[in-house]
Amino acid sequence: MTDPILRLNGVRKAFGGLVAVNDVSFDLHRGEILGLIGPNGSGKTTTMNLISGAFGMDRGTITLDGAVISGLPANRVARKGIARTFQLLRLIDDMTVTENAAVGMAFRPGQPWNAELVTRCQTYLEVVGLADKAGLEVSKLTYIDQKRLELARALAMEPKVLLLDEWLAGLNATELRSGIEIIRKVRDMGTTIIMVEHVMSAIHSLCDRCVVMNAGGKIAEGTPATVLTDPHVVEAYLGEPHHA
Ligand SMILES: Nc1ncnc2c1ncn2[C@@H]1O[C@H](COP(=O)(O)OP(=O)(O)OP(=O)(O)O)[C@@H](O)[C@H]1O
Repeated sequence: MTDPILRLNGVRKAFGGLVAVNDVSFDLHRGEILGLIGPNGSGKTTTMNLISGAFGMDRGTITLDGAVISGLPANRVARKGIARTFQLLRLIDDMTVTENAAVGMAFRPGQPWNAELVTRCQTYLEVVGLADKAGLEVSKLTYIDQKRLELARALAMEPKVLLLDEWLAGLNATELRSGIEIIRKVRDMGTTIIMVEHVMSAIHSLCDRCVVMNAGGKIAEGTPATVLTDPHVVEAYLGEPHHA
């Protein structure tokens, strides 16, 4: 097997007395979709924040393609090839769809606002199904279209690793099917993905592997079919004692 594209080794983050992420280690393999799942408050979003450099960690290391990225600020991590979407969408309402898609790129040193950048954004707007709305103001978009745009903005950074934080949350059944197809397409284009998700049908149909967290720790790792029938995982989701 090739070296992992991303490796978390003994990662820990506490907020005061609360250990949100406790000695978590896992590998992300090139080209896979990894589901990061677990009950509410188990540390998934914090783990994503540690990977993206939004938070500094207390202990452990994270490497991207063998190079240590932990300790770098978020903008440097992004430049090294990790892009993300946010649970609460971060779009600029009075700018157009294209301008929003370009925002992550346009503020990079040495990146002019030019035709190449606009073309690149157009490519990713097509991937997410928004190409025909490129000139619209964001405030005119429906919720699903805003989600599509948030993804296009991350894709325009042409990341090696894409972090999706509950990107499918709040979609109706039709939108969910379309959202799943978009994620599959992004993976098929060569992007490796970690997705935090509560929508189990999406986990089953998209994820090659899952890492399951509970109370800050990793409690299971494996295929969706394996981990979702693991009694410890079922217990963690139900919050009931395990009698095996
Ligand atoms: N900035 C912060 N300051 C203090 N505590 C925090 C902070 N961020 C997260 N926490 C706490 O850390 C724990 C893990 O939170 P986190 O958001 O990572 O969980 P999660 O698994 O993503 O949950 P959810 O599925 O509800 O989004 C929770 O107890 C949360 O209250």
